[in-house]
Amino acid sequence: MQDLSTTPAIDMQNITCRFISPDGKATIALQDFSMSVERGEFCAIVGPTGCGKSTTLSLITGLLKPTTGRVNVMGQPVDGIDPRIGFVFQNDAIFPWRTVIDNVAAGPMFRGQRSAQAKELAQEWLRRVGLEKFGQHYPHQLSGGMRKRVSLAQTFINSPEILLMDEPFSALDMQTRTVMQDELLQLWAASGGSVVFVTHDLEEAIALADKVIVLTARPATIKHVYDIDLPRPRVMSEIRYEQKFVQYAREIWDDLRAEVHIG
Ligand SMILES: Nc1ncnc2c1ncn2[C@@H]1O[C@H](COP(=O)(O)OP(=O)(O)OP(=O)(O)O)[C@@H](O)[C@H]1O
Repeated sequence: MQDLSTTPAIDMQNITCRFISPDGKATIALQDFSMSVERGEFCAIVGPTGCGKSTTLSLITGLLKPTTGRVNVMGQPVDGIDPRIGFVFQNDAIFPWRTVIDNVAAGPMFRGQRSAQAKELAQEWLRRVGLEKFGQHYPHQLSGGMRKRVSLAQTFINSPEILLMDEPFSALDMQTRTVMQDELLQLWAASGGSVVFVTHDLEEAIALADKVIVLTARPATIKHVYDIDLPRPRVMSEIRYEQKFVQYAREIWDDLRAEVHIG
């Protein structure tokens, strides 16, 4: 019998994903696409614009079904929305009309926790992301970096076993971005969950991940998987200057550049 505790967190095998537009035109986003993510692994996906990175995340969430192939999450076929999966996207999924604490408490309350308990837990998460004094603020009163912290608290409060991130920091300025990357790594290290992180920024991918997956131009398939053997804990502002980091960046960019030019 299959041991579910040791199966990969995500296992996608022989996926094809084809979209048919209203005028009947077919777009093949993914073809012969197979990848897996181990439990506790931080996996980054890079590839040319429009190749199928977000489509890959949609397949893992179950929002999209593959045309052929199979997607397993924790050893089981994906079947509808899975509460073990959390998301952080480029645009914050926070309600503008709710206070920060009510935004963070929303997940536990949705799952049936009593308001007082959910708010206590939310306050603890606000403390962890450095926003303990901002619970009664509204999102429009916060900076972009602070709103991103709310998004992280809102997601991690649900203890996701898998975290899907689609260019979560791309709208932030460089300094805020570096701070948020460090915070993400700390939260992830404490959570023990798996992450799939889509980004256009190759250096961000290398600095954060255990494994960088390079996709080909559309229809996307896996071009190469790079294991990133850099020590942890990592400090984002320092890791970029390490010799090994520079070597990875050069090698992977050579691979990616060819696809970007095809795209
Ligand atoms: N629902 C849909 N219907 C039709 N075509 C779609 C749909 N979703 C995605 N596509 C097409 O599939 C291809 C892959 O899209 P996807 O958003 O996955 O790419 P991406 O790599 O995330 O892009 P980007 O780098 O620009 O964020 C694109 O050509 C896109 O137009």
